[in-house]
Amino acid sequence: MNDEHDSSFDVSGVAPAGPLHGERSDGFRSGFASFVGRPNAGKSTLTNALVGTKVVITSSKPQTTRTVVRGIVHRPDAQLILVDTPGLHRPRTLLGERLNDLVKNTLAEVDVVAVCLPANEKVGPGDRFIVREMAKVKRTIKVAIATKTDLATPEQIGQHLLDIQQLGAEAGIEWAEVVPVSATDGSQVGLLADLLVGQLPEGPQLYPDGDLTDAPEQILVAELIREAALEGVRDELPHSIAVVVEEMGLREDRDPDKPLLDIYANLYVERDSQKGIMIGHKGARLREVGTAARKQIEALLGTPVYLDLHIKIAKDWQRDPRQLRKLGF
Ligand SMILES: Nc1nc2c(ncn2[C@@H]2O[C@H](COP(=O)(O)OP(=O)(O)OP(=O)(O)O)[C@@H](O)[C@H]2O)c(=O)[nH]1
Repeated sequence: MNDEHDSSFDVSGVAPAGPLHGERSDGFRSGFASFVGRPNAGKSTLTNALVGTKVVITSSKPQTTRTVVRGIVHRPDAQLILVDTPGLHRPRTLLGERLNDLVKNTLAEVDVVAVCLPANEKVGPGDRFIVREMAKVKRTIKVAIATKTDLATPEQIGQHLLDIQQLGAEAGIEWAEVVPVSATDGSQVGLLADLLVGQLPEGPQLYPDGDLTDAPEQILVAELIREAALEGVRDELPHSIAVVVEEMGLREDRDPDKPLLDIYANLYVERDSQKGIMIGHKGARLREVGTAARKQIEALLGTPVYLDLHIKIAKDWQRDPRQLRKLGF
């Protein structure tokens, strides 16, 4: 780990490992969707079914108001990024101002919010709560998903869809789509992907093609580093830091019983003064951040990690405020 005196910010150099990749907008669509719903509604299973492979999920990760990427659906015509909205899973913890902030900050920054309502259960107070919260966010497109249809009879599903319509009407929501799916048997999952993609704006590819699990892993690793870096300096550097994992791979020529994962990451701040804060006296703070982040990453991935962390200044990093804001930058 060391500090690098590089104050330039070359977007082309950053793009392959993070957002801003690609400049096309030839009818290509891209954007963000978030699944909400009460616990056990089927959000994770549906995310995995849409992404087509199991993605890493950090249950141990402390919740923040920032979005965490759960999975990316890559298609020739679109890229759908599924993000988490921390909090709405657990209505009880979401009272008062904090609730309003969370809802405003996260749901307002995605393109589509989809509520998962299990078809084998009646709509209940928890669902009503969540739908009312969704209704407060005006701009975002709202979709309702009847999940777990394999566990319900056709009659139940029919009634459930009517209940969902009514639930929307009570809250003043006009559902852009109401879609029954089963993530377990795959029924209508493809249709759901089409309908969600259809709601996205035209825009460039935001993440590189490639391994569906690697991209979220790198993003999660970047998130962990960012969290560690913000520890204790949140007030001074609230939204001014971003982390991009440039490269991540197992070190070659290692004893297979003793793997080591090399991670090369850049931490971007906006100003010299912030760089000073990040580095700390004789680099002490940067070392602490590196150690804390490394432990978190090791716990997440289950492999010893070598973390090479550089601090860079990126004066003009808000080149695409809409996308950067959405990503929590
Ligand atoms: N039969 C059936 N079971 C499902 C389906 N989707 C999810 N489940 C099951 O329902 C349970 C909850 O699913 P999750 O995807 O973990 O639900 P979640 O909404 O992410 O839950 P939280 O993480 O608690 O918010 C699990 O046991 C899943 O296997 C489905 O389409 N059909």
